[in-house]
Amino acid sequence: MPGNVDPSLAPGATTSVPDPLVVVDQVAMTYVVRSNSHRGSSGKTERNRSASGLTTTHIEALKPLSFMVEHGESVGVIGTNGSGKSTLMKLVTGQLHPTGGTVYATSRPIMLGVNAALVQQISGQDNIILGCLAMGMSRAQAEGRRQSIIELSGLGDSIHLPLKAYSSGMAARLQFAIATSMDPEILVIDEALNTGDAQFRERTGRRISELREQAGCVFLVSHSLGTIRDMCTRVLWIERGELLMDGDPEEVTDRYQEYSNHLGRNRVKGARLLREECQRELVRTRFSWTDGTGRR
Ligand SMILES: Nc1ncnc2c1ncn2[C@@H]1O[C@H](COP(=O)(O)OP(=O)(O)OP(=O)(O)O)[C@@H](O)[C@H]1O
Repeated sequence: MPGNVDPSLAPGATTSVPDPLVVVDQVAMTYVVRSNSHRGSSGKTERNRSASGLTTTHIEALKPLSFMVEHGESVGVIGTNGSGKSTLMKLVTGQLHPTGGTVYATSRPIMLGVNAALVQQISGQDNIILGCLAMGMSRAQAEGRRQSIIELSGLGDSIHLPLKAYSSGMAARLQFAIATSMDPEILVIDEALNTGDAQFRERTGRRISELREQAGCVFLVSHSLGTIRDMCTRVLWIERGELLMDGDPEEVTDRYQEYSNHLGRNRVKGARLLREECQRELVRTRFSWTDGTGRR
């Protein structure tokens, strides 16, 4: 279980929703980066220079935010580049520890992305076993899944070649097939839909639909508003590390499109006013815990 994700979501927690799978409670993330850069502070970053000449930069990637996701929801996550979407997903899956707040999940959330690590020197089929073990399967479970992963990858006899002989598209197919072999209850998809060629995209699209049907809930991070509208029942809009909207896909993507249009036409004031309007309108989630653990 990832360190910051508490699987024991308390049954005694007071919520207005009956079947929560993920609770993000006042979660915040500030990265600390040390470098010998001499540039000054700006925006959401703060820099301090030490006696050794090293500069410490604090990047506030996410301000405290809270939400809850219940069984059956497909949650889209949108926002401009660098707004904090991937950071939020890494916090949900436990790849990162938040600098504030806590993520609670009823089971281990699995990230389906294009960046699962593969080992270059060993064959595709040995990578399947390693990948499955790394995702928490037993050796027997990994062996049991091997054939279906080979079939989904569509790599044929190339599965016996070492990874270093694969093209990047072939490696991406294998990564996708390994990553989707889990049938997780809580699934996080980070832009994985754009992997591979047209034929493989069709196959991945089908597999993702299957996974969405089986999963308890799905998070989907994408810059494609069409994909978000087609696949999601709810959308979170994160901008400059802040949750700006949480609601109906049409409504949130329309507002986001309006914001992007302002930015695209360099209408900085229009974009700022829209952000401020969303901040005022957002109904912020607050949790009160009544299970005696002292959590609030
Ligand atoms: N490992 C890291 N170390 C330091 N800063 C980071 C790190 N990862 C992300 N950041 C910073 O955190 C902020 C949010 O980044 P994040 O990757 O979460 O954004 P994003 O919304 O997923 O962006 P994109 O749409 O471009 O993928 C950015 O300012 C980024 O520079």
